[in-house]
Amino acid sequence: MPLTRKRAMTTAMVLSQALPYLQRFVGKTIVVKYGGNAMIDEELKNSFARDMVMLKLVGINPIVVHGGGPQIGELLAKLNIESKFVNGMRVTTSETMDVVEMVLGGLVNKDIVNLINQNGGKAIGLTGKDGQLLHARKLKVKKNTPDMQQPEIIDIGHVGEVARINTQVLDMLTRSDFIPVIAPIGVDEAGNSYNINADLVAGKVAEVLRAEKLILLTNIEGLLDKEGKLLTGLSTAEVDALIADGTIHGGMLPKIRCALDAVHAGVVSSHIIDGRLAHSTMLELFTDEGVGTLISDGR
Ligand SMILES: Nc1ncnc2c1ncn2[C@@H]1O[C@H](COP(=O)(O)OP(=O)(O)O)[C@@H](O)[C@H]1O
Ligand SMILES: CC(=O)N[C@@H](CCC(=O)OP(=O)(O)O)C(=O)O
Repeated sequence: MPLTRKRAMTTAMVLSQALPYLQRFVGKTIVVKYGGNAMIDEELKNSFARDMVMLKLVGINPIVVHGGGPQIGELLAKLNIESKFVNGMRVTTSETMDVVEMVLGGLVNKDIVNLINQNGGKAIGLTGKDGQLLHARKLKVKKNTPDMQQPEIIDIGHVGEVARINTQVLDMLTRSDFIPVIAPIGVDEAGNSYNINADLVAGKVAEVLRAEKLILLTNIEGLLDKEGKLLTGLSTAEVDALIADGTIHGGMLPKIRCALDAVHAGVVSSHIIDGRLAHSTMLELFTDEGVGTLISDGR
């Protein structure tokens, strides 16, 4: 069916709007964190994969870091293992770690790799063990106690934080036409595996690569204020105030922290956007309006 004149004009305008952004982002690295809550159905996952293929094709370097919390939870439930969280981090016993590695490094990682490849891209799946990409150390979790001078440290098992990133393999892939797809599993000097929150990994990858953008795809429109209205752009000082008054809580806390750390460390901007919206990465990158919440250092 031919385009109507009105529809043709709108389409042409949107396509043409992309030009300055394409010019600005070509040759740059964009780290995209794809959260497990945004992997809702095949169509949505497919639209994400198409976006990554298109970015690479036009000369932008997407690096995908994925989560998979709900998917880990599903397999644990089938195995009759309870999911427990402390400060948003999964309590990870040796048994749970095996499941985490199976789901993140296996099922979820290969699903995304496959979808990118099906859409004409060349994806390479990596865990932090491949090419010794993610060096981890055990995460020390502080329990909130009345005496905050001496917070109690609690052991939540094989949960890690990023100690160091070996960018060699990423540099190699970025120079080629491969799209790296990273599962957030780290390893220490002794070869032990660690389960790392995917937001933390994406933030650190963006920092070490001095990425142009860190895009966090989640299951909400972006950062919301007390009345539930979307905050489209805010500075680091404004974020601090929202944390202090409790507007930002739960799973949004680590997300905001790594978005802030990334911009402090030189990433030009961090974005929290709605992964439930098809092609939200493209809308963020290539339209004047953008989508979701922008966090930058300078505003
Ligand atoms: N101020 C806020 N604005 C938006 N979401 C918030 C806010 N405070 C807490 N949240 C919660 O944070 C959640 C996103 O974090 P999380 O569930 O960990 O996402 P993901 O699984 O994508 O990493 C939202 O669904 C929402 O329930
Ligand atoms: C330590 C820790 O909590 N790790 C996460 C890793 C996956 C993740 O971060 O997934 P989402 O981004 O989909 O939430 C977990 O086990 O669920």
